Amino acid sequence: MLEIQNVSVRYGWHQALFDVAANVRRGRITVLLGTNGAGKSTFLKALGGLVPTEPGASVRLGGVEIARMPAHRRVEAGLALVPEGRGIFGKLSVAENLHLGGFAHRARTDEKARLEHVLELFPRLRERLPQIARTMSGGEQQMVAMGRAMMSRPDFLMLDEPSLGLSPLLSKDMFRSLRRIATEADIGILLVEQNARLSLEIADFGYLLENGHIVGQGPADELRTSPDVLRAYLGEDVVPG
Ligand SMILES: Nc1ncnc2c1ncn2[C@@H]1O[C@H](COP(=O)(O)OP(=O)(O)OP(=O)(O)O)[C@@H](O)[C@H]1O
Repeated sequence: MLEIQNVSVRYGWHQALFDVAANVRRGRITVLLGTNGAGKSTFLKALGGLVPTEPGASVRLGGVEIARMPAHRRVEAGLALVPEGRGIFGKLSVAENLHLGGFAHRARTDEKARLEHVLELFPRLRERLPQIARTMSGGEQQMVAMGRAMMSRPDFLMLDEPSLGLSPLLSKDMFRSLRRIATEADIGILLVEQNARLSLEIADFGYLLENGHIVGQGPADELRTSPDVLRAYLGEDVVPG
C-alpha cells in the first residue's frame, strides 16, 4: 500500500496542494480526476520527489517513509513516474531508453528478465528496439515511457495523462495494458487523467481534486454514475430525478 497524508505544495505565493491524502493499493488502479490546474501533475511530482512538499507530509510505501527521500531513492524504494509528455530520451534508441530505466539497483540483477517482461507487455517494442525513440509514433512513445518505468521493477507506477495525444483506439489499448500491469504484475497504479470516462471504466477507485483539495472519493463504478462527476468531468447535464 502507498499511504499518502498531508501533502501540501507551494510555488512561491501560490499554494497548489492543501493537505492531500490518498491511498493506492497494489494490484489496483487508482485514478485522480480534476479540471485544468487542479494540482494533479503537482501531486505526482510531489510523490516522486520532483517538487518539495511542505513540512508534515507523509508518504509511506509498504510501511517505509519516503517523503523526505530524493527522487532517485524513491525509485529504489519502488515508486516510478511516467511524466506528462512522456519524458523519453528522443535521441536514444528504444533499447537504450529501456536500459536506462533498469538502472535502479533493485532492477539491475535481473535486467534481462525485466526486459523480457516489458516486451511481453508491449510486443511492438520488440521489433523496434534499435529505432530512435523520437521517430516513433505518439502511441509507441507512450509504450517506451511505460516500458522504461516498468524496467525499474516498481511496486507502484504513477502516470500523468498517458492518453494525451492518443487516438481513442490507442487510448483503449493503453488502458488495457495498464489493467494487465496492475493485475498480472501486482503493481499499484496511480493515474492522472483528463479522459474521465475511459479511466473510470478501468480504475478501481478514484479521487477528485479541485483547487488543490480532495473534494470526493469512492469506488470507480460509483463515481461513474455520481451526478457531481457527470457534471464536472464528463460534461453531461444531469436530469433531475
Ligand atoms: N513551476 C510552477 N510554478 C508556479 N506555479 C505552478 C508551477 N507548476 C504548476 N503551477 C501552478 O499550480 C497549479 C496546479 O498545476 P498542475 O500542473 O499541478 O495542475 P494539473 O491539475 O496537472 O493541470 P492540467 O490538467 O492543466 O495539467 C496551477 O495553478 C499551476 O499554474
